[in-house]
Amino acid sequence: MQGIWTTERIRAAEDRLLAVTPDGELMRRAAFGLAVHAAEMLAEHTGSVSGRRVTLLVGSGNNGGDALWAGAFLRRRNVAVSAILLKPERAHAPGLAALKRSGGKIVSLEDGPQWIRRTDLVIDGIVGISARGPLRADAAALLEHVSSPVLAVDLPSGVDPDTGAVDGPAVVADRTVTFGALKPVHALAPAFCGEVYLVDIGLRPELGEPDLQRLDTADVAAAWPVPGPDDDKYSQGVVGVAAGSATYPGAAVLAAGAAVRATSGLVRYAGHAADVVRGHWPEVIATGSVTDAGRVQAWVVGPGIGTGHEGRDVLRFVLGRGVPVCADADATTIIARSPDVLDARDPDTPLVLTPHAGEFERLMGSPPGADRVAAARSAARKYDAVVLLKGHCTVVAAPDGRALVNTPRGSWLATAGSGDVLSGLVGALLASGLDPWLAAGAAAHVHSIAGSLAADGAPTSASGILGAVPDAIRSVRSLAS
Ligand SMILES: NC(=O)C1=CN([C@@H]2O[C@H](COP(=O)(O)OP(=O)(O)OC[C@H]3O[C@@H](n4cnc5c(N)ncnc54)[C@H](O)[C@@H]3O)[C@@H](O)[C@H]2O)[C@@H](O)CC1
Ligand SMILES: Nc1ncnc2c1ncn2[C@@H]1O[C@H](COP(=O)(O)OP(=O)(O)O)[C@@H](O)[C@H]1O
Ligand SMILES: [K+]
Repeated sequence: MQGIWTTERIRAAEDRLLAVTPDGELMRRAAFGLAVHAAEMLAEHTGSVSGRRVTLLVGSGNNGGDALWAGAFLRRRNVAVSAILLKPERAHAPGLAALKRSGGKIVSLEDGPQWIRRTDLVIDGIVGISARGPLRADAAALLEHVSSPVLAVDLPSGVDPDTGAVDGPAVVADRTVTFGALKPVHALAPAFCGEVYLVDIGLRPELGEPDLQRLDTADVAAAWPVPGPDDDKYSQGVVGVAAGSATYPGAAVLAAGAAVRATSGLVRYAGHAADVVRGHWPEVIATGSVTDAGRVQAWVVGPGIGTGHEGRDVLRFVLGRGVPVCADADATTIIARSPDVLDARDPDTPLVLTPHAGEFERLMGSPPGADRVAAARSAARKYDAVVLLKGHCTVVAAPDGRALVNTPRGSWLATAGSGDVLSGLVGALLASGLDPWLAAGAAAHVHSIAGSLAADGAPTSASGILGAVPDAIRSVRSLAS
């Protein structure tokens, strides 16, 4: 697991560390790491370091201080460094002195645009973890002139450090170098952060338990069910899929197919698309109704079942079976409109809800808003369920407060039916007996890898994602071994 800490926790940890560290030492560690990355980016983009031009955008806090010190380090490698001070009177004084001593140039705000346009690399030290609100106008105006690669100090300015939300102009970085620990912005705003690198400044022992987590490949590989010598088709957990309808059989094919591809046990299907499902997946045992589906260890319910009385009855039935349930799509809408269906649920049986933003609004009465982690947590508490909030970054929260984020590699998953594939994956992992929070997180992880493998730079489809599930599992398992 990768730990992620909110800025409040980071600041408290930094205060403890600062109290036992010589003055300026932490910033120098941060800035040295930053300078190493800046030099690497110059070499990557221009073929050399010496003689190249770097422009620093310097705000009034320590984030600007990091940039100024990094500029001084880069001067030692004969880089031409210029600094644009957004508030000259409040620029970090020791950093500014160091840059001046090293031969760096201070450029006025008015002259800034022409320097930015001629530079080989921009270093964004406008604002860091103390950012409040959208970028101020003077900083935003400078960004319009950027065409070189951008290295963000700690985080891309203009993006909220704790939620990753963007409400106005913001830096779009090619690389972000952060210090001490990952912050929520790094997991929740990948399109603004670019590649994220963590520089160790000795903060880890001061941090305590993380506020948020991200699964490592190794976590997912360890969680993914692998049959042992004593396993048979039943012992690995039988998945039941109640999805699709005569009009919408596709959802059934996709959800059942994902369950087939995710683990090697047995998949049952119940619903009006039994013939179509059998036609696609001869290995699935398909029946017309959940009442005669036979025993399963987890149910996936909802995709394409409709929101009428029949869908309600199906949902009520599976919730009453005493096995984990992944309620997706129409099932979340039914729960939102008729919360009494949840009376059928034995409170001890795990429930995973997988809303997208629209379904979330139905469940909670308001959209997720800027703080998607807090939103998922409150829904998890309200429904006493694991809530997987879909979107570019998928957030998974448990009723006990645990939360994880899946950071995608691109947006290829945004294709019709992709969510049906995800619910099949979640169901398969629930049936294998995995903790429901981990099951949802591991499913989202493999789903997004399958999406990028299937797309490989060009549009894909839900069927494409489904087809790439085995490769995604294989890649997770091989990377972790
Ligand atoms: N405290 C420490 O021990 C360390 C801090 N470090 C750096 O220090 C940063 C935090 O520094 P600070 O707490 O001084 O604050 P920041 O540098 O994050 O920003 C605060 C300043 O930015 C201005 N500001 C706030 N919101 C703005 C907006 N939306 N647009 C434009 N300007 C805005 C404020 O007026 C304030 O002066 C970290 O992000 C990191 O880069 C690193 O040097 C590592 C060590
Ligand atoms: N912009 C995006 N980037 C990455 N993933 C996305 C994006 N938009 C949606 N997704 C993912 O695609 C899937 C879409 O699911 P869903 O909204 O249920 O669609 P459908 O009902 O068509 O299957 C979810 O896993 C979601 O997290
Ligand atoms: K920054």
